[in-house]
Amino acid sequence: MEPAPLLTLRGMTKAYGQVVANDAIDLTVGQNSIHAILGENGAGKSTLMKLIYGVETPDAGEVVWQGNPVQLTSPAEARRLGIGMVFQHFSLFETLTVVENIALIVAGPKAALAARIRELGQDFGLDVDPFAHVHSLSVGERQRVEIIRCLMTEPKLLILDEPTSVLPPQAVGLLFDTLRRLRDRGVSILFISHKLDEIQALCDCATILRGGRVTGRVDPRAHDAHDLARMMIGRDMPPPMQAEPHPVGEVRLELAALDHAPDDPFAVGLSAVSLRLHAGEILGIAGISGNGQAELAKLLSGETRLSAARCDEVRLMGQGVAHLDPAARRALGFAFVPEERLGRGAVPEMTLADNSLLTAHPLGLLKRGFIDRRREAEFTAACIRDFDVRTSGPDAEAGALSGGNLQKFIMGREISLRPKVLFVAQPTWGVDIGAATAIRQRLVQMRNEGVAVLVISEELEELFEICDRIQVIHKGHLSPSLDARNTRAEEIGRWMIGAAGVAA
Ligand SMILES: Nc1ncnc2c1ncn2[C@@H]1O[C@H](COP(=O)(O)OP(=O)(O)OP(=O)(O)O)[C@@H](O)[C@H]1O
Repeated sequence: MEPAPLLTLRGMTKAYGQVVANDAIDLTVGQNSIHAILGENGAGKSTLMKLIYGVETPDAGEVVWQGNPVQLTSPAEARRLGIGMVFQHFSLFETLTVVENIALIVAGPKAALAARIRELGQDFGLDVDPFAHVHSLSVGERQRVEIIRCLMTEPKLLILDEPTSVLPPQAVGLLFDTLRRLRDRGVSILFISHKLDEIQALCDCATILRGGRVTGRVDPRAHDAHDLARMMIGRDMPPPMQAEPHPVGEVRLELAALDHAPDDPFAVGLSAVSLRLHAGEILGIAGISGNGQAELAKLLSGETRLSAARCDEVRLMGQGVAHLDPAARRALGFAFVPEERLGRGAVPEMTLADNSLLTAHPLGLLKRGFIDRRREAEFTAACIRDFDVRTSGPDAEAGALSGGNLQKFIMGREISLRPKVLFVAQPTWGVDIGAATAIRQRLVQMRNEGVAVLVISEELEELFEICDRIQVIHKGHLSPSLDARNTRAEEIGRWMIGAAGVAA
């Protein structure tokens, strides 16, 4: 006799106001299976996972767990049954250490927990210091903590919402080994990803969602990425646009032998970081997360400031700005998209319109100190339209958007500022393939129009697609500039792990 499926959902339905995020969804997850949930931004993937993990309650539908009808009324109940989830937006307390965060949901003395964290880290390639403070960790490292925390509750079903979007290529391989090992030990996995090649490499089953409904159930190994993309977005994919060689203009951003020792003992110091970014080019910063990207981003944005005496270590438009705050840098024509979209890129409790105001107010959204609501709404509506943000409109709260749609909105807002220098960290993190292609094309278009674009990304393919030059950050050092068209991925990979500089 076939073993009963681990989990069966029938007719799961969940609406938020007018939006039916999940519309009568049926889903069966087998034992020892890695099951992909595919769909474009806003298709309803995260909502479905929240229903399974008991974060949200369905309006209708039944859940059968290991042959028994159950009600998933809370995450604690889901965990008790053996369901664990790693969120797309992390749920760690920043002021606590890794082990303190884990102690919040896993019982036991701290020393034992720390030992277990190290052990799981080694077993599954999820290295992290149990005593590091979470605020000092990169997004990639935080994700490792979330996965370890989940594994410590010994789940039978592990839900991973876009787990690879923040991992460097080497770590993706390790994570997949981890997941296969878990499957072989009897854990099934629900895996949300926008990366079709990953789904084909890892998953034995895929359920495709569009507009809150199931539009297909396939074995992803039997279809090519093109097929899957069509099922997902309902049309053919546009081809990627290569950045053709292009004349560059004056230097717009310059870092001159920048040294920085952060106060935080867990943050990565930068040493002798130099780069020059010209008008009309895209420079990419590659590297494994946690090698100084976060510190570099803060020094660029003005969140970290240096003394006036050191102002020339960061130069924008020919002017020393290392001592200036973010607003003063923006006033010179600098715009940026931080890697953390909730909290840094947008305020979740505020409407999209008010989030526009945060950085776009110089575009005439204020009149004599008062908000010009009409222009604010127009600007926001234009971002929504031009960047294909799926939302009810400018009055929607930022926190109610799906992850990818919020990212599209923030990208759109910053691009609409028509900056002279645009700095973007992880431009397509969590964005579906159709929209990711559109965002990359937009960046190339800006470069062609003479904007100086700096991109930090952990996705090498993305950097190769759009960049003119690439520099690699490793342990706070930046490699020399490498020509993206004449450098092989392996060479970048050697710089990423610190093995290239020696020979050079
Ligand atoms: N708390 C909420 N309040 C209002 N609407 C919501 C809420 N959560 C989700 N939605 C809406 O439900 C729909 C489905 O969102 P969901 O986050 O499930 O999509 P997704 O497939 O996970 O997208 P992404 O790939 O961008 O993460 C979207 O239209 C979204 O705006």
